[in-house]
Amino acid sequence: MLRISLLSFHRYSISSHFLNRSPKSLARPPMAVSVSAYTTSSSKLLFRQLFEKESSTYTYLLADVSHPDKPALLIDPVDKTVERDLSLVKDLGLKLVYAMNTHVHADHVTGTGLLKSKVAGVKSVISRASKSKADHLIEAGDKIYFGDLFLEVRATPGHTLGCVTYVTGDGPNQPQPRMAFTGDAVLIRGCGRTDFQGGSSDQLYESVHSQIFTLPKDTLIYPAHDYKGFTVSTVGEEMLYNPRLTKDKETFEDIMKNLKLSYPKMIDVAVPANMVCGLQDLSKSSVESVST
Ligand SMILES: N[C@@H](CCC(=O)N[C@@H](CSS)C(=O)NCC(=O)O)C(=O)O
Ligand SMILES: [Fe+2]
Repeated sequence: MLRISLLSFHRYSISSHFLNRSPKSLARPPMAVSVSAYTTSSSKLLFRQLFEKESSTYTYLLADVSHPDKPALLIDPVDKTVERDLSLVKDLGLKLVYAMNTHVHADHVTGTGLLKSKVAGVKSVISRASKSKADHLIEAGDKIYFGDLFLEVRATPGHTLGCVTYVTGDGPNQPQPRMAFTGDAVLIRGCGRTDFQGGSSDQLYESVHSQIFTLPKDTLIYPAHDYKGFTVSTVGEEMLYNPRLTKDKETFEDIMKNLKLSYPKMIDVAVPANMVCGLQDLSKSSVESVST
């Protein structure tokens, strides 16, 4: 069950709308109500796509710049580019509140731990299903608020067991078209491999078709990697042109079995580090909340 009590004195919140979870978390939580004191009728998303070239990883910066605090979050930060990302956050006058991962990466060390050590108050976020340590362990249906904007969590396992896709909110003052941060579930004209970390091509196919390809066709797709020079796609475009995911499931599974990709160079270092936020020796006291 998602614990929200530790967030009670923060203005940024994660809530759940699942009926089988704590009634306290059914609605937008109390601290989110306190945010409404600052609510404007036109929340404005600031968005930046950043690239780390050694691992071909995209990091995304999002902020609500209509909010007086300009609360911001980073999705899939890389340890090597933390200084660049923080300098951008500073230049833009943002307050970084969340450092989030779509999954336990195998090809690079996440920047979440470093960000936590450099900026007071930053909370790390990853899925509970990843079995990793972080301040907030999120599940399908959770909403991650930053100011008046939010990301909705969709479970998209298959590349790894704990993969999630973060989708911008649907509702008044939320950005249109919607944006889906798919991690390695959907890459532009491709998808994440399924040959390690609890990967399953059957599960990936189901995840993409039920959780991503059901979004409005103009939803923008922002993946965690690109190896071909692409930056953005849409749900409609991938439903038409993705050379793997447009096939039937059997053909897809066959394609995935025969990718013949080499093992990621960093995997033996990256996975153990990423299971603890990118900090190998993360002390117990620096983990505020590891819900079970
Ligand atoms: N050569 C790189 C690893 C490349 C790789 O395996 N990428 C992953 C995403 S990172 S876990 C992947 O799923 N690729 C799918 C594809 O079709 O390329 C390295 O050594 O790090
Ligand atoms: Fe990955």
